[in-house]
Amino acid sequence: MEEKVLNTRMENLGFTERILMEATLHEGLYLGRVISQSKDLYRVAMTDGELYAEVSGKMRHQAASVLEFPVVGDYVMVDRESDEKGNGIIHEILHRKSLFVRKAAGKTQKPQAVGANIDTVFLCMALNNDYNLRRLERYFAVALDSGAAPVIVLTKSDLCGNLEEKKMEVEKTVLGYDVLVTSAYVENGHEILKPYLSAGKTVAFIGSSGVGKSTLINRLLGEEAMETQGLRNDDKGRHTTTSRELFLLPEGGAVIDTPGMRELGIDHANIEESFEDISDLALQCRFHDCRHEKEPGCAIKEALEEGRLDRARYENYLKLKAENKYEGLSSRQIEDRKIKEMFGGKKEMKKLRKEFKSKNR
Ligand SMILES: Nc1nc2c(ncn2[C@@H]2O[C@H](COP(=O)(O)OP(=O)(O)OP(=O)(O)O)[C@@H](O)[C@H]2O)c(=O)[nH]1
Ligand SMILES: [Zn+2]
Repeated sequence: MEEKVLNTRMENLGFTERILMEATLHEGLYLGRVISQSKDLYRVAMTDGELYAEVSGKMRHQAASVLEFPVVGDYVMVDRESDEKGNGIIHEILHRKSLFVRKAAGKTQKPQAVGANIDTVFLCMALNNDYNLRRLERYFAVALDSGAAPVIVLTKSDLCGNLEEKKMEVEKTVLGYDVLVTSAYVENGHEILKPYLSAGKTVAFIGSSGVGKSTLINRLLGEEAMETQGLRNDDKGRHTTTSRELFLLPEGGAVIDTPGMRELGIDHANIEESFEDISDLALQCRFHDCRHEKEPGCAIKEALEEGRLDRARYENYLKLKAENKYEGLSSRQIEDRKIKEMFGGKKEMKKLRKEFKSKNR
């Protein structure tokens, strides 16, 4: 009986055979999974409980980028002999199956990893005024680039009159990927997500604020689990996520819900892949360097004219491509870059300033 419980927890944490195998390469260390992070301190779930841990000095010094530090969802190898502060020490991050990266808010604008080893990412969009195919295309591109499989979840179907029409539009936008429709006001509306949730699998929810992600997650967790899994009831009577960001579901599987997952930037999106129809068309243009403007034999122009390619979709594609040129830059830096493109760089500016000064002496 004991052993069964242990196995279920291991499975639930996603300790699959592949992970266990890789873990054996690090003798003397214990396998764990990062379930939350605050600054330099990681909360790690082990087979027999949880502990707090910091990264080893070696990892800290050798990391060439922030992406080489642990992130929620990572499998890590931990030395349980605590350091002087009573924390374990993370020595290794096991090979990541997938990694979500977003551009950070704030001054540095360094990329920031928000979740690792996610199998399925639920791209949530509400069927009321949140509904926006162009935004969905963005999320879809980010998801594809992470290595996780995107599944579109259209929420609040109770607020939508032309459900079939919208569902079909979405299906056309994400050709070949699953599109689910749900509502919190339909009994067991969350059941439709269950096929993607099973022991050893990890899912994440992405989507604008207010589309109903928390509602869905809470339904999946169930009332009982909610109280024991780091969700507290604050004085407003609302369930609020505290430090924990990876939840184990009572029926198996794990859910990652981090603030960072909520508003992913587009910078690492695989635009060509999510607009495969457009890339395919471009291959049929007469000139291989066709700019799809006035060139004869342009397959894209033709498709637009014949209505085979949706103009709004094409325009969004162009917009995303243009944004990608400024990948990872803050809006301030983008402005600077644009100015530089128009007026030249620092040297030119200096020269201009000098000329201006000498003229106005
Ligand atoms: N009509 C309707 N309202 C819903 C549905 N699901 C959630 N809501 C409501 O929408 C509001 C926002 O839901 P949340 O689950 O907090 O949304 P969220 O996506 O988690 O939002 P953030 O936490 O801000 O990212 C709440 O008032 C919910 O009661 C639904 O299927 N239909
Ligand atoms: Zn062309």
